[in-house]
Formats: sequence, structure tokens, C-alpha cells
Amino acid sequence: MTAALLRIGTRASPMAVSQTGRVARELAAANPELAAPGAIELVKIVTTGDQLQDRKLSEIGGKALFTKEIEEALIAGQVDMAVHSMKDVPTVLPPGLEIACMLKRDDPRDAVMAAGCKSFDDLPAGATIGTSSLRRAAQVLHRWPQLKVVPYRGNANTRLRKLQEGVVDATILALSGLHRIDRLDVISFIMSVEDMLPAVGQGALGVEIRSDDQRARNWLAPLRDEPSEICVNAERSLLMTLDGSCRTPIAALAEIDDEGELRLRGLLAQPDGSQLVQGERRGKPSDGEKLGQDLGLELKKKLPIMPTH
Ligand SMILES: NCc1[nH]cc(CCC(=O)O)c1CC(=O)O
Repeated sequence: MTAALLRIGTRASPMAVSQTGRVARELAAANPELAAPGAIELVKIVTTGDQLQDRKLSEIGGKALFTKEIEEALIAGQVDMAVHSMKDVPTVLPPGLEIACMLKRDDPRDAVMAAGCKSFDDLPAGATIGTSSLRRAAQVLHRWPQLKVVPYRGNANTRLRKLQEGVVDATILALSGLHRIDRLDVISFIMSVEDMLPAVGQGALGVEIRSDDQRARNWLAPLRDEPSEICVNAERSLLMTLDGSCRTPIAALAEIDDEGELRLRGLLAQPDGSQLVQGERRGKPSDGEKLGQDLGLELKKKLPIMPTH
């Protein structure tokens, strides 16, 4: 057997394998040398975040846990690309690595699974929402203070099974993720971004490479979607300015409208939803990162008592 031309590292969950499959297919379609059978190999890597299913992420060190082992394999040359949900990628990358490509973003909204409900207004007081996302918890509790949020982990399939078993009354997952595992059928309703501002990078896939790997960069060039990159980078710039750890509920969404103007919305909250501040910036897409910084500073001023790290 001849060695693969390109090895792509991925988390082993069904969602991660599905999104890495999309990248592999698009790479093969755009680069004839990668279209031959066996030219691309998927390498599944179990991350610390995947192993620690039972503990709250915010207690065990945050989201780098989902990328660390894959980045180590990339640095060691065991794989040449790593496919990530941009939502899981920390704002600062290890030296020598870069996100060389973001694909066209999927719908960034969140979806709710809650039998027979079309809105959180339909749930009785005291109903339990299973989520370990501080961002989702803070926004739910702020807007529907009569509901209860309980910690909830596991991959998407596990969470859907626990919901079926009645462990909670409702749960919230990213629409894009449900699409990737072909489970749009379970959705009760999709949340507007006014009700639930998404996480930074939600719905976008990014591909990380070694900065000195020009071959990998060239293969990825045709897959890049510039508007998605501009929007996600504006959101990440806001996140960086807020020094967001996993202990701070932060949400942001950048979009480019029909006139070509960038609109960035941001939100910062207390984990219990007691305080929630929001802001918005509009400007040229080329100023996206500056708009992110500006809005980050404004939100910090509006909510000075940041949760302690
Ligand atoms: N935290 C895990 C994670 N990382 C990315 C997604 C969804 C897919 C995406 O945002 O691209 C999910 C699951 C979820 O939040 O429902």
C-alpha cells in the first residue's frame, strides 16, 4: 500500500468525522492529485475533551482540550491538516501553526429540542434545559428566568439520547452540527439570533496547517471563503479583546449584508443571566478585526464585573 499524499487529523466523534469528510471531498474535487483513491487519509484522534465527558468543561481547562492532541500530531508531522469547528479553536494558536482556510459558513444559529414546543415560552416554570454552555445558559436564564439550566455533556448523539430518556425537558445544539450528523429531524424550533446570539465561529469550519507547509496551503486555497473568514475573524478579535475563557458567557455574530457592509453583534453576560450587555458595530469588512476590538472594549466597560478566571 502506498502512503497517502495527505493525512488529515480529526476528532473521532460522528460530527467531526462528517465535517472532515466534507473537507476531504472538497480538497479532492479542487486538486486532481488528491482525487486518486487513497490519496487522502483521515486520522482519528481522541482528545482530552472527548475523554472527560462527565465533567464540566469550564472546570477542566476550557476548549483547548478539543484541539490540543490534534495540534500535537500536526506539529509532530503525523498529520498535515487538522479540521476544526472554528468555535472550538482558541484565539491564540501554538507557534508554527495557522488556520490556512475557513470554508463557507453554515447557518450559525442554535436549535432547541423540546417535545411539543415552538418556543421556550411554551415550557412550564421549572422546566430543565440541559446545557453546559455558559453562553446558552446565560441567555436562556436572562430571557426565561422561570426555566432551570442543568449541566449536560456528551457528544450530540449522547445528548439526544439523554433527552429521549427524560433526563431533561429540553436541550440546545448548534443547527450546523445537527445537520452534519443528519439529525435535523429532532429539532423542535430554531432560535433567532436575537433570542440566542451564537458562539464565536459557530457554524464555520477551519483547517489548520503548519505555517511552513506551502503545499498544504496551496491545496486549501480553492476551498477558502473570504466573507466567512472576515466574519469569523471579526468575532475572534472581539473574543480576544475580552480575553474570553470558558468561564465567561460571550457570544458574537458578524454578517455581511447585501450592501457589503459588515455588521458585528456581541454579547457578554454573567453566567446566571442576572446581567447581560449587548452591542453592535457596522463598518467595512476590511475593518472587521478593528470593529471586533472596539466592540469588545465597549462590552467590557458595560459589564465591568467580569466573572473571575
Ligand atoms: N462544543 C462542541 C461543538 N463544536 C462545534 C459544534 C457545532 C458545530 C459548529 O458550530 O460548527 C459543537 C456542538 C454544539 O455546540 O452543538
